[in-house]
Amino acid sequence: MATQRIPVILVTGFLGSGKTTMLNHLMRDSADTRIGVIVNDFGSINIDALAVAGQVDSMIPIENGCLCCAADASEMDEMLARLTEPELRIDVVVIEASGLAEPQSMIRALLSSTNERIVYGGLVEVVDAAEFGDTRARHPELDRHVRAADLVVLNKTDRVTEDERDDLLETLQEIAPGAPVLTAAHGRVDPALLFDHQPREASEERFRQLSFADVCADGHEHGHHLHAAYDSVEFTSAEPLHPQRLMAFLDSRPVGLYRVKGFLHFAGAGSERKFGLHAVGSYLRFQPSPWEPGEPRVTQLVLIGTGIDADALTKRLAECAVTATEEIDETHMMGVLRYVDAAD
Ligand SMILES: Nc1nc2c(ncn2[C@@H]2O[C@H](COP(=O)(O)OP(=O)(O)OP(=O)(O)O)[C@@H](O)[C@H]2O)c(=O)[nH]1
Repeated sequence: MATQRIPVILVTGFLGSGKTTMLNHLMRDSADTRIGVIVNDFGSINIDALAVAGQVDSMIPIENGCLCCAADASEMDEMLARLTEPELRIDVVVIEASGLAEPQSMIRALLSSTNERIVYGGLVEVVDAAEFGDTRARHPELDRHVRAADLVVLNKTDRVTEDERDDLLETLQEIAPGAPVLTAAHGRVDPALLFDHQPREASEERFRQLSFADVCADGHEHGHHLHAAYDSVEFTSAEPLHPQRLMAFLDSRPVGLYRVKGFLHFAGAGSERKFGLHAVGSYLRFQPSPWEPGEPRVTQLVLIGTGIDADALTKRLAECAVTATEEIDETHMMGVLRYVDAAD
């Protein structure tokens, strides 16, 4: 029955723009709404799935790569079928696409889904206010992504001045005249703007459904994806890392290394906590959190960039492991702690 359909919202946005942050916020702020999440991450260590795990009703991480590369919609259909089982009583499904995904092909896959329990709920494009100019210069495709969006979230406004923010709003209006743009810091978007709880019958009307023609008119071709030009390297180490050597690595990361994310296991004073790492362009942040009981203390990183030398990066990271004779104390952690937010 059409009125019972579950809206499926796509969240896209360039690497590190704040999609996971927004999703975590939405889940925290929507206690009475059951949100099903599909995370489509880049690289087989599913960092985003780990970051949001525990806060969702049902989680089906997509291992190994990009939803938009699926030869047909069957893989997504299968996941949607599992998430929309009536007994799960999911109110809304959110698909967080990899930062490198092409929104048009994801919309097309959703619209061609044979699942009668779902309805396409719109595309939310998250834009990084601080990096937008640079990213756009390097990736003109971003304009197309912004135009495809039902809602643009101009995130990280805390990192720009009011004037810069106003200029960005103007630029976004030039790119996509009339597009609704929300400004946000730390992904704090009112969940009510994205989905309604009950009754679904009423809320459904508010979701705009793109037509197939809209989507196909774009002329998207496989192989021209944003991520075709990117490489990703995964690094895992059971040996704890020396915090100063890791900082030296991060301070001198190659220009093409656009994004580093994951979890770190430091030696010595830092070993009691797990340090989440997010680096985007020149931006760097660590987010400490307790290790779960029984959680293996390992470092897991994904590095994404253009023209990066995987062997050289892996070698340099391996050299960050602490040696048997080294003693690590609090002072060695100071470089890391400078990049931890006060709230953490
Ligand atoms: N200052 C600031 N930092 C933010 C904001 N939103 C997110 N961040 C930080 O930016 C980094 C990247 O955020 P994520 O939510 O992981 O971004 P993402 O789009 O999911 O990243 P990918 O999965 O790589 O595409 C993290 O360190 C966040 O804490 C914001 O509004 N302001």
